[in-house]
Amino acid sequence: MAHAHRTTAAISHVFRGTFIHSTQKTAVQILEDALLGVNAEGKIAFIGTGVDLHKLAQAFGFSPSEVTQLTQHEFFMPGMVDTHIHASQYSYAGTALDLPLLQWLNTYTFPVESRFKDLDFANRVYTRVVKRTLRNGTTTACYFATIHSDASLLLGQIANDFGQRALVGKVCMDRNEGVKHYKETIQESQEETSRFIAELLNKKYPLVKPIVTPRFALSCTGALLGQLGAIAKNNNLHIQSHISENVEEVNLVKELFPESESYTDVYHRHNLLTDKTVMAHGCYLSDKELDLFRETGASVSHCPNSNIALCSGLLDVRNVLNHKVKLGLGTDVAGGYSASMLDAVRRTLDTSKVLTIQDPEYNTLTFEEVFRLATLGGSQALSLDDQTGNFEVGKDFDALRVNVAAPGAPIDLIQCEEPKILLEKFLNLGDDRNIVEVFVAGRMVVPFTEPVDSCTAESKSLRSLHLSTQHPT
Ligand SMILES: Nc1nc2[nH]cnc2c(=O)[nH]1
Ligand SMILES: [Zn+2]
Repeated sequence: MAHAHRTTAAISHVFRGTFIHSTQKTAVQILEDALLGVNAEGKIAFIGTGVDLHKLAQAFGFSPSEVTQLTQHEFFMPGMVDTHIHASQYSYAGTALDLPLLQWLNTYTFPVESRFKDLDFANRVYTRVVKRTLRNGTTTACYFATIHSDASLLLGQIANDFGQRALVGKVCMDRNEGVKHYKETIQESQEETSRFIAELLNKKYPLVKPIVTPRFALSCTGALLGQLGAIAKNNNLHIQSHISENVEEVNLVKELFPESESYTDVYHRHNLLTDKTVMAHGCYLSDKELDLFRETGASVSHCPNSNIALCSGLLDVRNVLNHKVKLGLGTDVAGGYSASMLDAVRRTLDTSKVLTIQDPEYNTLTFEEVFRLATLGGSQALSLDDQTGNFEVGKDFDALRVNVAAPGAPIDLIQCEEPKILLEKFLNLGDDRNIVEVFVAGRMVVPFTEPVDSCTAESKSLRSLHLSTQHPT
């Protein structure tokens, strides 16, 4: 019998074919010849099997001729959740990877982030990062912006315009010894955070919400951390930051907050660990700190590309999962050089294998588990699993239509393969050319309705210039 959701909303799409997703019990569940209906609100209205087509068509009031049939090498999977990405660092992704964290921040990151006072620059970078991540299958992104509220609001607008689900954080920092002009006073930080939250909520974007964002303990005074904890609590908001990424950072936090028992305790004392908190990295968290994550419901964003690129460390994901701490994957652009969650999947597996090389007894993550971390796990880490993360009736339809044999894509299929092999090939070898369509809350957001790169005023004027030189009138 089909799973169905009693609702008055009409059915707007029905798809038939292979669906692959995760559940709490099963890392990879494969539904072959499934029928999935999406209603006008973008929610999954039913999931059944092909043999029930006529019954479902009657029950839900759609015509069997309107059903979209997937081809043999295609499947649907849930959209991926990037639990940690710095939209403001996208312009230099793929460069500047020759320094450890604290020098990297001072040398590359803070000077670039300070440019986001300029809204034209912000518009150019933010448009590109939203489009690039969507095209690569990130249907939900948890973004760091910069200290600038107006540019951060613009990031929210761009995510909304392109139809990406997003949490957007205006960065807070009232301490910066390295680049003295890139910081706020505690009062600015608190007032601008309140304004950012109020203005973003006031837009009523259905899929874009604010997230309280102290950069990390080293760039905030205890007083600011406490105010941000209070703001999050009073408005029941999400919280994000960084924790225990790099050894030098961990040591400096000990010096700066001598009253705290641990790095985790610094955040905990300031009411920043909640079941809507996501902390990036966590490479050096102790078992006791992981217990505190578990008790408070806070989650970890694992950013393996960044951890390797900045020589920060190797997170023992198995140990985090054994502590029953929620964990998702993040690209951490631009500490991580790739904006693609497929890269995060691969680096997660690589890191787990490196830990296995170091200790052959290590319980290596499987590709099935990592698939779950990239989808359902990410949605849980962001406490958005009531809305997204898998194909459960009543959740929003956030999905990737994957064609493993898409023309021009990097995978050669020599023979017919079963769905699990198709998934494994896609995760290890695929790229955006295999992601033929992306849906967020039932809306097709990729392919873009406008041609790629045509939406900024800059490229529009470039294009008309180009046309006028080619076709003089
Ligand atoms: N990777 C990374 N770690 C941080 N810690 C504080 N700020 C940052 C940042 O921008 N990137
Ligand atoms: Zn980060």
